[in-house]
Amino acid sequence: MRQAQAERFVVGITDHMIPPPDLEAAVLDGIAEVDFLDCRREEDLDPERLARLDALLVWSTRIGPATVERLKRCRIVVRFGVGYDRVDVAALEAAGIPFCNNPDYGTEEVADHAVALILSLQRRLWEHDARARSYGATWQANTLTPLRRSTAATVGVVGVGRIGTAVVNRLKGFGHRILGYDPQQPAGHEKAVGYRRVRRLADLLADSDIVTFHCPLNAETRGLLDDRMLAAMKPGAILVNTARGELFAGLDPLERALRSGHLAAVGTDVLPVEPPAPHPLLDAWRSREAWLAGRLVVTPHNAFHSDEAAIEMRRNAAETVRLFLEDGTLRNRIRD
Ligand SMILES: NC(=O)c1ccc[n+]([C@@H]2O[C@H](COP(=O)([O-])OP(=O)(O)OC[C@H]3O[C@@H](n4cnc5c(N)ncnc54)[C@H](O)[C@@H]3O)[C@@H](O)[C@H]2O)c1
Ligand SMILES: O=C(O)[C@H](O)COP(=O)(O)O
Repeated sequence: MRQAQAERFVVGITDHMIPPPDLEAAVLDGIAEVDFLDCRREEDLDPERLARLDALLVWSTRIGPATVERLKRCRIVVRFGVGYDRVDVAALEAAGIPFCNNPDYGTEEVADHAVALILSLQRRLWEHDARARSYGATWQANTLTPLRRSTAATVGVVGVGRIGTAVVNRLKGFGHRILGYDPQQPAGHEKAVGYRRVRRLADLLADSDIVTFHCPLNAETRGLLDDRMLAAMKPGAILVNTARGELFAGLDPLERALRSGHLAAVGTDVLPVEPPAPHPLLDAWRSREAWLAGRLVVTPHNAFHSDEAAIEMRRNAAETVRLFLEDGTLRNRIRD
């Protein structure tokens, strides 16, 4: 009986940050077999293999209407990550397939990463490391550029959800004045978490020395950071983005804001195109052009990563599938 049940379901995994998918297979053991599709490009997904899946776990592969149509018997799609901007949730809904994300695996890691970017740019660690490397008689004098005390800085948090809240909790210890903009959080959230609520994003931008982004990428936030928004930021401000690269309206506005000196520095874990396409800003960063020295820090979309978070991510996502296949429980469902 047990064996018969074991062969009942087939769970596909599009691709993976850490193959082989043995952890997922262990979580699903006794209920489903795992079919590792090992495919990052949506157009390369094999229609025949898609057609026999009862459930699909997704990492980086885009899931658009053509794929949804090929999920002939699939009953649930689950994303390993938090952000689901590459999944067409509306198309899944129209096909009657529920979609769930995985919100509780790397919150602390991303918050640490954002705060690490904030502190390193505020203390100009990268710039001073470069200067100190060329030490001579003026070794310390070289690094005595003006720095502002943390307690003097106002930090604006855009999106005060799980990660934004974890960032606020960390920043409180540094004595910053903290502003938050999140139109979807209920009244009183600011009091419970400990930030000052701002009703208009423009007001937060105008009043913050440091702005850190933790909102999802959606129709409202795509391309949010254009020339106009960047101009609305305080002159000499620091911008940090650990959310999504497509919040930037491309890299041109960012380059203009950095070249003009309007923005002091940018720290980002995400880029509009990943892996990055050639761009003059990234060329200047890679070749360490003097005007940009220490003012642009880029990490390769690894803010979420720790060994612990990777295991949680994989286990939680597979458990979401298991729960559903076992008794129809839907956890972390996202609706369009
Ligand atoms: N770099 C990484 O490794 C990494 C890892 C995990 C998540 N992320 C990104 O971080 C985002 C946030 O993650 P989370 O776990 O905090 O999600 P969350 O859903 O808990 O919080 C997002 C918050 O943003 C708010 N929001 C929605 N639209 C907004 C808008 N237009 N302006 C301001 N706020 C808005 C929501 O109300 C919510 O409170 C994810 O959507 C994902 O894109 C990145
Ligand atoms: O949203 C997330 O959980 C992380 O950013 C990792 O997912 P990604 O593949 O969408 O970047």
